[in-house]
Amino acid sequence: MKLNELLTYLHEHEIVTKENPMITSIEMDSREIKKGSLFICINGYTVDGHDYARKAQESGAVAILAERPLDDLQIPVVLVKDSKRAMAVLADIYYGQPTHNMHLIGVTGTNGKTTTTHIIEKILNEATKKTGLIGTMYIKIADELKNVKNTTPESLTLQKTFHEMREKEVTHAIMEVSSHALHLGRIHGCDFNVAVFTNLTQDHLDYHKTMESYKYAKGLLFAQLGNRFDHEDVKIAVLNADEEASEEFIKMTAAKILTYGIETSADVMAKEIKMTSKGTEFDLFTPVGTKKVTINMVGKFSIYNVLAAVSACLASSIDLDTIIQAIEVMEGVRGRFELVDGGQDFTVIVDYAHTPDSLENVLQTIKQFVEGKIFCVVGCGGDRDRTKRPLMARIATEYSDEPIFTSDNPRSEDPSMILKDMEAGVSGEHYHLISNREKAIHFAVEHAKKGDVILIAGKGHETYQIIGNETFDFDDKEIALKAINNQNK
Ligand SMILES: CC(=O)N[C@H]1[C@@H](OP(=O)(O)OP(=O)(O)OC[C@H]2O[C@@H](n3ccc(=O)[nH]c3=O)[C@H](O)[C@@H]2O)O[C@H](CO)[C@@H](O)[C@@H]1O[C@H](C)C(=O)N[C@@H](C)C(=O)N[C@H](CCC(=O)O)C(=O)O
Ligand SMILES: Nc1ncnc2c1ncn2[C@@H]1O[C@H](COP(=O)(O)OP(=O)(O)OP(=O)(O)O)[C@@H](O)[C@H]1O
Ligand SMILES: N[C@H](CCC[C@H](N)C(=O)O)C(=O)O
Ligand SMILES: [Mg+2]
Repeated sequence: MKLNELLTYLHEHEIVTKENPMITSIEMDSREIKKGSLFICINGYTVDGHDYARKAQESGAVAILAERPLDDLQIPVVLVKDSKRAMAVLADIYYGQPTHNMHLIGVTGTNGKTTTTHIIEKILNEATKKTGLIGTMYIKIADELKNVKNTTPESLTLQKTFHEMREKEVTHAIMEVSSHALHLGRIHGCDFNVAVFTNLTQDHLDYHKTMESYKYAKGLLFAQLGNRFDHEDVKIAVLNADEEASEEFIKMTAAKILTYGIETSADVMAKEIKMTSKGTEFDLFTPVGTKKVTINMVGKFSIYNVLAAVSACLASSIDLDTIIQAIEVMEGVRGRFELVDGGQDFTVIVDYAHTPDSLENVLQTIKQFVEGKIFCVVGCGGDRDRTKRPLMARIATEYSDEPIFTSDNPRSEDPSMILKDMEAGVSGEHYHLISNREKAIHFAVEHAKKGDVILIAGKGHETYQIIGNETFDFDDKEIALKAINNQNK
């Protein structure tokens, strides 16, 4: 595509020369530049992309998009007010507006996004739809997996991914939409058909500062869900009726509303819930019929995720029988309430609970079936919301018998200072402090007896521990199995 053709889509820009090169790729990272690239300069949190414009030119860039004039460049420079906003427009156009031709489902909320997107994927696959998935664990295009750095990548990667999905004949894409992505405009250009809300509880206050602005960021997904009434392309907001914020999201969107819930009357509901340690049975009420279902996942929070996924799929015209077939065989998601079985006579669970609410939910669920003591190995991430640390520690001491505070990706922070923040929430309580996570897991396994449950919280599917600038291999499940095997010797 020629530069000028691309620029016709930018409402406000200035161009410094009359050259009109052919653009063969768009990049925001100078290290990715190829001959023919347009380089977009982003002023980031760590460095300023404008400082890499020269390097981009040397690597073969044929044009630059920037927010300020740049000296000593021989290639055309397009000036815009906001290069991130411009990037979203150009990415969408360059990749042929891929989301206009696919069914796109976005899932937002503090907890349950990864789980809910995977349940939706399972149902859509059961309905023989070819799917793509974007989220915390990976980008998945049919069966092919790619590593990701962010839960919701920036607009350029997003549109490129959707384009690739289209090329591989994906018809249905499901994505997690983080509050950061909403606030930073990463999803500008994404034409969602269905937007799903799981819940809103405390997290990420380092970034959003207040719960009000965190909620506002989540609401943007619904505000951006189209604003016209097209009977052939009805947009649907799937909202949790048991969450207060849903009332506000209803006001923020012109889309059709489909609600789900357990407590408050809703379109899709679970009633007569019966739980065991291995699964859950309930009556599923929907606008197209009522069925008794049994799922392999446990905990009230899992029912919410299933209800959200069922509603999203009903909103996507999937029939109820297919939906039920899929949810009844679904085994859960890696690192989410995942049982670790090394032949031991106590239960070990690896779970991604890294917020106060998720930790409380998971521990409450364990309390319903534990026969002995609960051990809870938990830490809090460095360079993340500090205010959740004492709350998570408090919850661990409240619901478990042997809380073991440890490290979870301390990043640039001193692990002992993170532990101090946790301890501030639990003065006078009984707990253990074992900063080394491997030792903490071993300690729990060595002390657990028949009928006890060990919850290893916070890292779920993660296979690393970030300490300082270094990333070390670390897998909670693997370490737990090693510890169990040691005990068996
Ligand atoms: C705070 C934040 O969102 N940061 C994101 C941001 O990084 P940044 O602003 O530091 O980027 P930077 O390093 O300053 O670079 C600025 C520009 O210079 C360019 N550059 C840089 C170096 C170079 O040699 N050449 C070059 O061209 C970069 O490509 C970039 O365009 O842009 C990066 C590229 O898109 C993101 O990966 C990065 O996310 C970081 C890793 C992050 O931790 N983000 C978290 C806060 C986040 O977004 N989390 C949410 C929610 C998670 C959840 O709850 O599930 C998420 O969606 O992941
Ligand atoms: N609906 C829910 N409500 C509360 N807690 C939940 C819910 N679903 C899952 N959890 C808990 O939250 C943890 C994370 O779940 P999941 O990975 O699905 O959430 P997420 O929203 O994708 O998180 P992230 O923002 O880190 O990507 C789970 O391991 C579980 O402990
Ligand atoms: N998406 C979340 C994941 C947290 C996982 C936990 N293990 C940590 O590192 O804090 C975040 O970046 O806040
Ligand atoms: Mg996630």
